[in-house]
Parts: sequence; structure tokens; C-alpha cells
Amino acid sequence: MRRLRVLPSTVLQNIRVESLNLDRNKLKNVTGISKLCNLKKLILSKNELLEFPEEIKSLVHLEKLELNQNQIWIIPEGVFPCLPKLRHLRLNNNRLDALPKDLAACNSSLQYLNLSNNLFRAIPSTVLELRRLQEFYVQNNLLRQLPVGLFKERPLRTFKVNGNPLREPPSEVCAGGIQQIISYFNQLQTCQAEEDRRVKTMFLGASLAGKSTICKSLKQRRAVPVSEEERTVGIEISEFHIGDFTFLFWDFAGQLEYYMTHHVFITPQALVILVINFHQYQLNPDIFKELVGFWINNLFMRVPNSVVLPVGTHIDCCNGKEVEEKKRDIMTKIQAMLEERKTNLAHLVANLEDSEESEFYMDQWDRLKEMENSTLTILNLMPVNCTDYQDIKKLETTILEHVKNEEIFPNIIQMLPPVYKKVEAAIVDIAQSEDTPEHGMMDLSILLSELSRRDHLAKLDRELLQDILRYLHRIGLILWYEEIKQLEGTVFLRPAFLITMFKTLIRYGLVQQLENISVDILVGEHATIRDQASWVWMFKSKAMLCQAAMRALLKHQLYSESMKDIFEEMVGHKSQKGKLFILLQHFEICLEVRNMEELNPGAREFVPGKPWEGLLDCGAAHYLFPTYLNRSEEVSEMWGGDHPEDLQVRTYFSPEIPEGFFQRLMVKACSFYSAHWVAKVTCLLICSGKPLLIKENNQKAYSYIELRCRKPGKITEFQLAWDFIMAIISIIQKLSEDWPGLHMSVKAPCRTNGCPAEFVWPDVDGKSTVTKEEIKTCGLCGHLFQTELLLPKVPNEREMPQPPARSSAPHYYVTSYGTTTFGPSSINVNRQSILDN
Ligand SMILES: Nc1nc2c(ncn2[C@@H]2O[C@H](COP(=O)(O)OP(=O)(O)OP(=O)(O)O)[C@@H](O)[C@H]2O)c(=O)[nH]1
Repeated sequence: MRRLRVLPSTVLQNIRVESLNLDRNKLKNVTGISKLCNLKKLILSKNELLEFPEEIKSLVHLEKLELNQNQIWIIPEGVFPCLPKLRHLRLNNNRLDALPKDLAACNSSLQYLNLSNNLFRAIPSTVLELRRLQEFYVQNNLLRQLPVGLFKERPLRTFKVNGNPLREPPSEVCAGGIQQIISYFNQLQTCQAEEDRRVKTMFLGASLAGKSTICKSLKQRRAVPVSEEERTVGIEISEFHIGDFTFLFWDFAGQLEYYMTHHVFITPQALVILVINFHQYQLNPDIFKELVGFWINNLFMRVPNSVVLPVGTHIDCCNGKEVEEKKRDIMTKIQAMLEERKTNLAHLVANLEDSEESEFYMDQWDRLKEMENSTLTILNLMPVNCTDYQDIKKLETTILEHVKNEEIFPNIIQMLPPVYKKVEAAIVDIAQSEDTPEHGMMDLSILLSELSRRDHLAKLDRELLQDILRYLHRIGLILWYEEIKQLEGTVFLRPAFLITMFKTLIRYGLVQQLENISVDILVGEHATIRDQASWVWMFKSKAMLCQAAMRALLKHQLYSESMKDIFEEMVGHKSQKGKLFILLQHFEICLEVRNMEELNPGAREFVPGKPWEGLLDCGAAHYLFPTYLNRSEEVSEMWGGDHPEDLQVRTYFSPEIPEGFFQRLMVKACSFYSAHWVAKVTCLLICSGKPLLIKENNQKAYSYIELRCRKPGKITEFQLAWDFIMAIISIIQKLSEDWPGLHMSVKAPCRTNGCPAEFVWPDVDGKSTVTKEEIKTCGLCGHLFQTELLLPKVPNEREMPQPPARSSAPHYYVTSYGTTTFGPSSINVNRQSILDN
């Protein structure tokens, strides 16, 4: 990390050295390295090597070699036979598309090989000879096929292959891990793979754009008028064939209320049709942002590698010139967004590289580099008049041309063992059979025995059937949430049903739905009209629904003959939670609140470092839906206003905070800290009597979530304060993993009043101590601060240093907080100690 361009002679003189780390320099070659013939470990990661350094062949004792993040494109023959002890080889993030054949010479030593982020189109045959290989990484290459031999006769423990256009086995099989891949290949031992051409197509776009109209017209092969009353609620799924391709259409409702669940259903490897109403579209940035930019940003964040076909509707309401102008405007602005994203990422990378302590930002650097490698493919915008079937036909032809284009969709054709297709057909058959209720919910064991009762599937073992079910879950044909304990035994043969259930609670106009519940249903639920009024009041003012209200609501919307038998199971009752709520909670859409008092004095608190105990079972459950919250005053009041001395941290998001992110954060955080207040864009948590405020600020190019704690009065209290903040930051980090194209960085604003500088936090992976420095200096105002005021550091009580006196030392205001009562404990905050020199 010294920005070296050549190897310093002092390094080369010490020939006894066994380990040399030259990570993150600017080396273009390592001339002279052969002198260090005792080296066992050589790290040359993140340099500027274009050529593989041939001198390495003299390092015959080498056991570990890391050449990742260079620009090497070829490795010559003749090196590896000289390295008989090589165990660990990192070549990721280069430009390699082949390996020398003689790598096989390391077959009895090499255990770790990383080839990810290169340009391999196939697994090099020499890898198959590495009999000792235990860990193998090939993510983000151009692989289409995996050789069966890779999974035979070697102790392979870790194999990562995501980010490849795989056909054989399909990515959805590989996602199941080595065992599932082996089971896939076992099936192919006795029969040929069959082609499967299926395209998940997602229709996205603002409300009333024409998504359902296009979907329905394509399906029914005529121009289908859709009335406003038929607007999409939640998501609608349908299947449709064009040519020999099967399309699974996912029609997403355009209203804001539904965005909350988008992360659950917007999945990678799909064709996205972004529908824009040209009649509504105007050549101004706000309208662009609303009708187009918002969706492009969402796709950047959630599925950064997808293919987007923009479609402009309602062109019959515009003249020809207008259509051309709007089309050009949209395409130019989208291109500008792609460019802006590229520059932003490059800028963020450069900032990290230029920082003085770049070694502390490795994880952030890696993640940014990965983001730089993936981008949306935007196809040419297609204007259509949905009332004219000729236009719909043209759209159909265009879609077909695109999906057939291997450059755009390299893995649209997947190779499957015939048994996969057979099981799928049997499941479709079971789902459609008269004996299966409309909801299509089935016990796993019943389904498995149903399947094995079919002649041609009778011999399949349970493990294989489950593997195939996992595959069908990943492609979205069925839903089987194995990872949720209470649902592992249930398969949803009709995903649309589950979505219908979601839609009953996550929808626009929920208040009217509550108001419209009939007296009959109320009586059936032992409720009165007064109860109903209080449900409405509760929902309007607190965004909460009690169990009884939810039961009545679902009955009101769903009750049909076929639902009767599963109603209890889905909705649950006082003592048992229904499946629907388990799912809503799993996807962090609502929060179970057990006590309606403002604060629950009996609540057990989460204390960092101690095992977390669940909520006390006190009273009937209420469910809070943070998306529906509309006020913030209560939380602000409880918090009592910001103070300049608060410990303050911001997590910035680029390009922006995804819709629903903050609400999910609240649900997650509040399920850890039982004493909490939640409002629209802010939330207050209490841990050991100390408050922590979380606030969202989602402005263009300036989106962050702010965390604030009162400055600890005593040195010993810093530990708790930082643990608390770190717990929330790790929740934010964990959540952001659902958006692979979202960049997040943590900063602490300078503590000088009015100074806009910020201290960027190093990687927070919990492994390394963040910093050892006692004092931090602001690069802008020059003021010095004790590190624990900016970063998770606990001051040493005995040796607490004083910042050296300076003429421009910071000036702190003296404030008195007085006594504030926060729930179970009251905090008496006296005058803060002042760091003024
Ligand atoms: N004149 C005209 N009307 C259209 C066109 N496309 C859609 N419409 C009408 O516009 C209205 C809205 O269309 P939908 O297909 O329901 O829009 P959507 O995007 O699915 O809307 P949400 O369900 O709210 O998400 C319907 O009344 C359609 O008949 C078009 O190209 N020209």
C-alpha cells in the first residue's frame, strides 16, 4: 500500500524472507523477485500487472500466490510445474479466458483456486485434473456449461458459480449447491437433457401506464380494453406462449402502496418491460423521474444485470412529432442515467483508492468494483397504441426477436433432465385437478406421495423430488419457503394465491375495505360496529391492525367456499399465528406489536452481547404496517430534539434509498428492541434506557439514514452507545444485501457547527478494530476530536487523552437536557462535560 512502481532493492536483498505482501501498489512488473527464492507466500493483488510475472517460476517453495485484481490476460506454460507446493492460487478479477495446461502439475497440492471475475467461457480442462481442489470460485465469468467431471472424485467443499449465463445446469439448480448439481448430473447419466425455453417477463411502470392492457392483449391476441376499475392489485401472474418460448408474465401494480413488496418478487434473469404512458409524459425532469427514472434506479439497485425494454403507450393520444420527441427525450435521459451511474461508481472507487488509509476500505472497494461490472441493458424504446392490435403484434415480434438474441439473453434456453419436466408437468396437473382446492396450498408430504403415485415418477427418491421442487421454487412456478420453520412443510402450488393474500393487506384503499366489512362478518367474528370504528381509527392514526380486524378484513375480501378450510390456517387466531402473518413477518412487511401501551414496561430488552429473548406474550397481537404510517410528531416529541453534541452517524445510499427499505429497517430493528416508537420516516429505539433515533432523508443524490444517540455522560457509557449504533448499522448492511446494486457508505459528520466535512468510516465487518487513533482531525475546519465521538471506539478510562491545545480548537455549546423520561428508565442528563480547551 505504498504506491510502489518498482520493487525496492531493500526488499530484494532480504533473500531469507518467506512472506511478501505487495498488495495495492502500482507495480507493472516484479523484476528481480526470483532472488527471493525462499518465498512461501507472495501477494501481488491490486497492482497493474498486464503480464504474468514469469520469474515466479523460480520461487519453488511457493505455497500461496495471489495475483487478483490485476489486468493479466495470459499465463504462460512452464510456470506451474516449478511450483510443486502451491496450495492456494488467486487469479480473480483479471482478464483471463484460459489457463496453461500444465497447471495440472499442481494436482496433488492445489486446494484453493479463485478464477472469479474473468472472461472464462468454459471451465479449463486442466482444473479437472486438480484432485485435491477443495474451494473453487468462478463467479461472474461467461460460463454456459459445467463439466460433470468437476464434481467427481475430489473433495470439493465450496463451489461458487453465480453470475454466469449458465444453461447446463441452469443457475437455479446451481443455487442449490454442490449436492443439487450432482443430483442434476446423476439424472443426465442415463438420458439426454431437454431444452426449456422460459422467460420471466416483468411489467413495471407507473400507475395507468398500460401494463395490464399490454399483458392481456398479448395473451388474448387482440386489443383488450382495461377499465379503470380493473386496475391491478398487487401482482398478477399469467403464462403465455410466443413461438416456442413460454413467457411467465408478472404484471406489477403501479400504485405506491405495492412497492413495499417489490423486493420479494422482482427477481434477476428476467426481461423487464418498462411501460410509459406517452400521453402523461412531459419533457421535464420531474415527470421523467416519476415515470421512468424511479424504475431505472430500482432496477439498478435490485437487479443490476437485467434487460429492459421501454414501451411507450397511448401514442394514439399524441401526434407523430410528439411521439418522436418523447422517445428521444426518454432514451437520452436513460443514457444519461447510465453514464451518471458509471461516473458515480468510478468516483467512489477513486475516492477510496486515493484515501490515505485505503487498506481500511477493501470490502467497500470490492463491492464497488463488482457493481462497475454489471449494468442494465436498455433496448430501444418501442412506441405502441394498445388499442390497435397491429401494434401489439409488432411488440410481440420485437419481444421474440430480443429473447432469441443470444447476445442479450445468453441463457434463455436451459438444459434440463427430462425428469424435471415430468415432475413439473405432474405438479401443474395436480394444481389444476378438481380435487385440489383453488388456493393450491398443499402439505409437502402429501405432494410428495401424490407425485410418487404417478407411474413414471414412482421410482424417484424423495431427495431428488425435493431438489426439483427447489428448482421450481426458484423459477417462480411454485412457492416453497423451506427456510421458514413454520412453513417448511407447505407448498404453494399457485403462487398467485399467495400474492392474492398479500394483496388483501398491502393495498390502496385499505381504510375503505375496513369500513365496508359487513355486519354479518362482524357478527361471525364476535365484533361490533364500535369495534369496527375503532379498527378504522387505529389504522388511520397508528397504521395498526389487530388480529380480529385482520381476520374480518380477510374474510370480507376472500371468503369463498374453497377458502373456508384454510382460513384459520392462514389467518390464525388468538393463540396461534397464521401462515399469512408468518410470511408477512418473514418479508418484514409488518411488525407484531404485543402491547398497545406506549411503552411496555415488562418488555425484555435486547442487550448487545447477551442472547436475545423474544417478546413477552402479553395481550392480543397487533400488527403495525409502517408503510401506512403518516405522522412523525410523536417520535420527535419523545426524542426531544437533536443536540449538537449527539453522537451522529449517517449511512449514505447511492443511487437512493430503495422504496420500502426504511420500513423494513424499522420492522427489523423494532423486533430487536421491544421499547420503540415508530413513525413515517423516523423511529426511536430504547436499549438499557438509552434512546437512539433513526431518521430517513431520501433526497436526490443525498439519501441517507441518520442514527443519533445522546453523547454519553461517562466514559464507561461509550461502549453501550456504539454497540447500539453498530447493531443498527449491521441491520442496515444486512438489508442492503437484497439490493446488489445499492452502494452504502457510513460517515460521521464533523462536529464543528456548520462544517460540512464528514469522516468516512472504514469497512465495518466486525473483524478488524476500526481505528486505534485517539484523535481525528477534520480535513476542512482543522478541528480535533476525540475519536470516540466519531467512530465506534471506547475511550480508555485511565489514559483518556486531551486534544492538544490549538488556537482554533472547537467550541462546544453548553446545554442542559434536564430529566427526560424514556420508558422504563428515566435518564437524568446533566450538563455535558465540555471538551473546550
Ligand atoms: N388510448 C389508449 N388507452 C390505453 C392505451 N394503453 C392503455 N390504455 C388505457 O389506459 C388505462 C390504464 O391501463 P392499464 O393497463 O390498466 O394500466 P396499468 O399500467 O396496468 O395500471 P395499474 O393497474 O394502475 O398499475 C386503461 O383504461 C387502458 O384501456 C393506449 O395505448 N391508448
